[in-house]
Amino acid sequence: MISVHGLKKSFGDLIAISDVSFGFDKGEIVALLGGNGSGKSTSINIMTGLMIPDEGHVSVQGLDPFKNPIDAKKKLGVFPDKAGLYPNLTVREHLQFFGHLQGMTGKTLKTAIDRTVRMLEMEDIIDRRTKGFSHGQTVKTALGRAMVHGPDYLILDEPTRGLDVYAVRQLRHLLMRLRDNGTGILFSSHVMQEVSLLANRVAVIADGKVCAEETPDALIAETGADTLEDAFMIKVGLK
Ligand SMILES: Nc1ncnc2c1ncn2[C@@H]1O[C@H](COP(=O)(O)OP(=O)(O)OP(=O)(O)O)[C@@H](O)[C@H]1O
Repeated sequence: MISVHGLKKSFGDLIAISDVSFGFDKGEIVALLGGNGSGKSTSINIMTGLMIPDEGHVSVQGLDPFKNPIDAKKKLGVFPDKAGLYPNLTVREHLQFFGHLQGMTGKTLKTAIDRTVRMLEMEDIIDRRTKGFSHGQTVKTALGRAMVHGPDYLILDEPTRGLDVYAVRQLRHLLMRLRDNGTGILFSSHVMQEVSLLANRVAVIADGKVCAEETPDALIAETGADTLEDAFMIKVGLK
C-alpha cells in the first residue's frame, strides 16, 4: 500500500494543497482527478519523494521515502509531469542508467530491458538518441525508465496526455496487464472516458483536499449523476 496522510504544501502565499489523504494498493488502478491547478502533481511529487511537504506523512509499504529514499524508490516507478530525458543518450542507455540506479546489472538488467522494450513495443527506437523524439516516443522512453526495474507500484502523472488513439489504447492495455499481474497503479488524468475504462477507484481533489475516494460507480450513485464526467463536475462544485 502507498498512502499519504494530511499533506499540506504552500508556495509562498499560495496554498497548493491543504489536507490531502488517500492511498492505493497492489493490484488496483486508482485515478487521481482534479481541475487544473488543484494539486495533483504536487501530491504526486510528494508521494514519490521529489518534493518535501510542509506537513503530513507518506508511506511506501511502511517506508518513509524521505527517511529511506533508496528502499522506497526500489518499490516505485515514476512517470513525472515532465519527462526530463537526456537528449544524447539512446533509449537503451536511459534504461541501463535507471536500471543501474536500482542496483541492476549484467544479465538481469539485459533481460529487464528486453522485457520492457517488448512490453512498450519500442524495438524501432531502442538504439536512437532521444534528441528530436516525438511526444509519443518521449512518453514510451519515460515509461520504460519507470518500469525497467519491475516496481510494485507505478505512479503516472497524466501519462496519456498528447498521445494518439493507438498509443492510448496500447498504454491502457499495458496498464491493465500490469494491474492484473499485481502492480498497483496511480495515474492522474482529465480524460473521463479513460478513467471509466481503467480505474478501479478514483480520488478527487478539490479546494486542496481529497473530497472523494471511491469506485467510479459509487461516485456516480452518490452524486445522482448519469456519467462519471457529470459526477466529477458535481463533486468539485462546477455543476
Ligand atoms: N514550484 C511551484 N512554484 C509555485 N507554485 C507552484 C509550484 N508547483 C505548483 N504550484 C502551484 O500549486 C498549485 C497546484 O499545482 P499542481 O501542478 O499540483 O496542479 P495540477 O492539479 O497538477 O494541475 P494541472 O491539472 O493543470 O496539471 C497551482 O496553483 C500551481 O500554480
